[in-house]
Amino acid sequence: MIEITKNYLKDIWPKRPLNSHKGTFGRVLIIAGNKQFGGAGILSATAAVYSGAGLVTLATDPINISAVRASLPEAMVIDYQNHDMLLALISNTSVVVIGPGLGTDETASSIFQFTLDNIPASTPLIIDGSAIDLLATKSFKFEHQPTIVTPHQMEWQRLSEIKIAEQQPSTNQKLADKLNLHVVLKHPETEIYSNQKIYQIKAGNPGMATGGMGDTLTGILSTMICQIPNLSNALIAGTFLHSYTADLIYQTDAVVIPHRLSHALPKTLKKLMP
Ligand SMILES: NC(=O)C1=CN([C@@H]2O[C@H](COP(=O)(O)OP(=O)(O)OC[C@H]3O[C@@H](n4cnc5c(N)ncnc54)[C@H](OP(=O)(O)O)[C@@H]3O)[C@@H](O)[C@H]2O)[C@@H](O)CC1
Ligand SMILES: Nc1ncnc2c1ncn2[C@@H]1O[C@H](COP(=O)(O)OP(=O)(O)O)[C@@H](O)[C@H]1O
Ligand SMILES: [Mg+2]
Repeated sequence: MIEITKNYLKDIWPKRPLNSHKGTFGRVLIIAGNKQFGGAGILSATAAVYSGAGLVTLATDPINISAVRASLPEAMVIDYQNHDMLLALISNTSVVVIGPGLGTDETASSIFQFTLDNIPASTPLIIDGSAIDLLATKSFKFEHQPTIVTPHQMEWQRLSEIKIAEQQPSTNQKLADKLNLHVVLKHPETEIYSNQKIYQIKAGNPGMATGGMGDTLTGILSTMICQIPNLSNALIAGTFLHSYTADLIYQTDAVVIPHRLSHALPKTLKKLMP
């Protein structure tokens, strides 16, 4: 297990070259947020914008659209059931996130299948939240590469069928390899299983135990994937940035509020980036 501290990442952080424009920093598509869990999509998109993605689009239930415009005007937003628009976006994005607050009903299943059917080969796909539960039902034809899953322990139990008490690194590693997945297994000191290696994030705190914290991580990971060419490094950097920013907030605040974590990202990144 490789322990990840600030020092490990010092040469990995993305740079913002002078000769650049928004396209340089990646197009992120986030498919998230049903009628009940609209906040999850907004939190994920907020984290993508504030961690520095060039262009962020949220595909969500139409009921959420005006809230997205009001709380995150930097993001573009579409109805996730508009197949033509979704297809156009999926075909021309640097990374796709699917699942935060998506739900597991028929609408969610059909959007998940549509995404799996249409995502171009080699576009990174991050599967989180409800979409992990959909994947765990094993009713989807699934062979996309590269795919990243970001489960908490119960979601990993549902997907891997390894009980929480038995989720040991060697067991997790075997399953990650078998399923051909990069796994960000979230808990205190989150572990990342990627390309036959295991990394452990030496940051994070109990102030993070609040709804929406994992949704926020997906947005940060999507940005890092756009900007750091090596996928394992992108996952390590994004997960560390999330927990490290939370640690800075926890020095003064007892609870780390997810959207506040996102708002703190530009300053944390400025400190960490070369
Ligand atoms: N604002 C919004 O819109 C928000 C929307 N959200 C969206 O909601 C959807 C459902 O996601 P979910 O994570 O809330 O529910 P689920 O997958 O059933 O897991 C909970 C069960 O697992 C258990 N458990 C065991 N270990 C655990 C662990 N380490 N971490 C966490 N749980 C653990 C836990 O045990 P218990 O708490 O009962 O002890 C409980 O039985 C998903 O799409 C998500 O994106 C949320 O992000 C919130 C904000
Ligand atoms: N006690 C804790 N210590 C450190 N990190 C924590 C703790 N509790 C939760 N987290 C972090 O918060 C996030 C929770 O993710 P998740 O359960 O998916 O949240 P949600 O689905 O509500 O957005 C993960 O990144 C996890 O590592
Ligand atoms: Mg979650």
